[in-house]
Amino acid sequence: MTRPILQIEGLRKVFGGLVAVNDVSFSVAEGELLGLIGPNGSGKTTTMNLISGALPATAGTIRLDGSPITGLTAAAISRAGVARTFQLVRILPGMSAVENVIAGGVYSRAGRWGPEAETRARELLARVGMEGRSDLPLSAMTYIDQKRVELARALAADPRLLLLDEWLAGLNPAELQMAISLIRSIHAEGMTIIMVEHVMDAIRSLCGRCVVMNSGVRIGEGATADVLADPQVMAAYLGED
Ligand SMILES: Nc1ncnc2c1ncn2[C@@H]1O[C@H](COP(=O)(O)OP(=O)(O)OP(=O)(O)O)[C@@H](O)[C@H]1O
Repeated sequence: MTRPILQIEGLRKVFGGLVAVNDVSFSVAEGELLGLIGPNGSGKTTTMNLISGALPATAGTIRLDGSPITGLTAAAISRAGVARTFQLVRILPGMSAVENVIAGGVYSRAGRWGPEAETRARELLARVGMEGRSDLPLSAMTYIDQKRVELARALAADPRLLLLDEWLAGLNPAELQMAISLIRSIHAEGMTIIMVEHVMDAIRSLCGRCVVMNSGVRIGEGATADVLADPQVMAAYLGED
């Protein structure tokens, strides 16, 4: 592996009596697009929440570019270079697209303010296909456009690592193709990405490598084609022992 930007070792999260993430370890190389897959309830979103600092880990270490980020606040982790989208769109409906994206840049590594932040927000909205629509309120937008804004908002933080949590969920086939192309192009520009996704066509076409979770445990890791052909992985998806 080329230089790892993210190193996760022995990561664990316990909710009461439930071990949602059970001593999980994996690394992500700089510039990689890694798929984090597994059946419902396997601990993928919780892992993303631990990486982004939305939840504190019970045990384990997460290093970003060699420095531990475990125990930092979500804002500090964002400033360190980790940005995310959420499974359910979390933009602010009363605000315009550009205002939402400016808000996403508040904790950016560059720390942009005022006109500079607005210029950057408009550039990013154009980048995700929202040129000419930056001033519309979110409430007037379609679901796919809200997703585009959410992606632009995450990019406004100038991430070194972008976490996409089921960003493709709920899209129709044409929107899905557009969204896959957009992720591919952002990755091609050098962004390191972890994507949690149930859309397997997207995983196959975008991710060189996957980590597979089941019941909180990492049950597979490797080249996407190999992982998806692994009988243990298929059995996990089918809910078999
Ligand atoms: N805040 C919480 N409090 C208690 N239990 C939780 C919490 N968050 C997640 N869990 C539980 O942890 C387990 C893993 O959930 P998680 O959302 O990480 O799975 P997932 O793989 O992302 O699932 P999906 O693909 O359905 O989104 C589940 O049993 C879930 O109910």
